[in-house]
Parts: sequence; C-alpha cells; structure tokens
Amino acid sequence: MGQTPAGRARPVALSLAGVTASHRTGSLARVALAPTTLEVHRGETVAVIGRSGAGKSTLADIVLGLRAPSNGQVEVLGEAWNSASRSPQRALRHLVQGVPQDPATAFVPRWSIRQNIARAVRQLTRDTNAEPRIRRAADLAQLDADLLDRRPAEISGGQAQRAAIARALAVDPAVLVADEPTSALDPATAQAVSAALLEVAADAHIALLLVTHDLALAGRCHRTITISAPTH
Ligand SMILES: Nc1ncnc2c1ncn2[C@@H]1O[C@H](COP(=O)(O)OP(=O)(O)OP(=O)(O)O)[C@@H](O)[C@H]1O
Repeated sequence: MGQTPAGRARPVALSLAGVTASHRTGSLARVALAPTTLEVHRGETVAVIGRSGAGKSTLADIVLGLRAPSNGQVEVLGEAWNSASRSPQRALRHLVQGVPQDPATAFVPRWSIRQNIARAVRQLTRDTNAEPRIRRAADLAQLDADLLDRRPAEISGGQAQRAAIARALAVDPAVLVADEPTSALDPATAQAVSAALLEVAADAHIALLLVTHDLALAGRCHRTITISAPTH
C-alpha cells in the first residue's frame, strides 16, 4: 500500500519491473524502451513524457497488453499481466483499458455508442445487464446520455473522446492508459477532455498512465516520469 497525494493508502494498481522492449525490422532488433520500473496506485495519475521516439507509445502498448516486453514483468493488482513468457489472461483483460488518440478506433462505426459500450461489457465482463454500467460510465466521463444513441460519426471529436473514456470505464478497469488522447482536439476541447480524464481517475480510483507532450497537462498529474531514448 502507498500514500497518494491525498494522503490515503491505496493499493498498487500497476507495477512494472525492469521492463524493456525491442522492435524487430528484418533481422535487426532495435531497443525501443530502456529498462523501466514503475508503480502506480489506484487513483494516481502519472504523466509519461519524453522525446519523440523515446519509447512512450511502446510502454503504453506493453501496459495495454498489445505487445510483449523483451524483459521484465508487468503486474496488475498484484497479478502477473504481461511478460515475455506470459501474455495477458482473458479473465484479467477488463482491468487495463485504453483511451486511444483517435476515438474512432474504439468503435464499430455502424453501431450506436450505447451498442458499442454494451458489446465491450459483454466481451470483457460476465455482466449481462450493461445498461447501469453504461449510464454510470457516461456520467463519470461527462458524456451527455442523449448522445448514447448516436453513431460515432454523429458526434463531435470531443464527445467521441468522452465516449471512448466511457467505454473504457464501463468494464471497471483498475488501470487506464491514454496515449496522447487529446492530440486530435482543438485546445479548448482538449483542455475539457483532459480535465474529465483526471477527474475520472480520482473519482473511480483508477491508475492513469497519460502519455503526453503537453507539459502543462503533465503538471496537473500527481507525478511525471520521463522516458529516455535507449542507448544502443
Ligand atoms: N513497429 C515498429 N517497428 C520498428 N520500430 C518501431 C516500431 N514502432 C516504433 N518503433 C521504434 O521504437 C522506438 C520507440 O517508438 P515509440 O513510438 O514508442 O516512441 P514515442 O516516445 O511514443 O514517440 P512519439 O512521441 O513520436 O510518439 C523508436 O525508435 C521507433 O522508431
């Protein structure tokens, strides 16, 4: 258990120990992430900054379970989550959710936002009654409930990003990974969506890993870690 800045003890949601990654191009393996060790508690917001190419998105993908690390372990709520020899177990998948740069990638275009979120709930939890989860998640993400019956293309970019946050929240994650989630939005909308994300993490006791180039936004997180490009 650790102390959050609010002073309350909260469990560790995400733990990385000596995690590295390399990308293979043909026969050449190139180190993409220098050894990274990190703990994030429930309700804690951590900004991930660093130069272009330093490995921030690689780190985000490893935490999301989208790629395996070369070395080291990732644990979620104390359970083995991702390593070179163990990919994420299906039963734990709901625990780590992503908020993508482009919310369109989170949704099936021909379905309403409600149907999209209901599908995520069905696939990732055993809950057969998605509606209360959808309403709570929309409320937390500050998404107007009237927009739930529209298709992704029928809402604005900022609303779509709130819908993507709601989709992630509906399955009750312990960890949220947002990789430059507001880079496609105008400054005022980006500001509002970022504020909503930080509030969500606190309100739903979620560990937030926020990859950003925006130092002002990083300054509003509890903590910032800097990823440095690996030395070859
Ligand atoms: N699919 C890939 N195949 C080969 N190399 C890759 C691949 N994706 C990323 N890399 C390399 O891995 C390193 C880390 O890339 P990554 O995308 O994680 O950086 P980043 O810090 O997120 O950069 P940015 O801020 O520009 O988004 C870079 O050297 C990049 O060129």
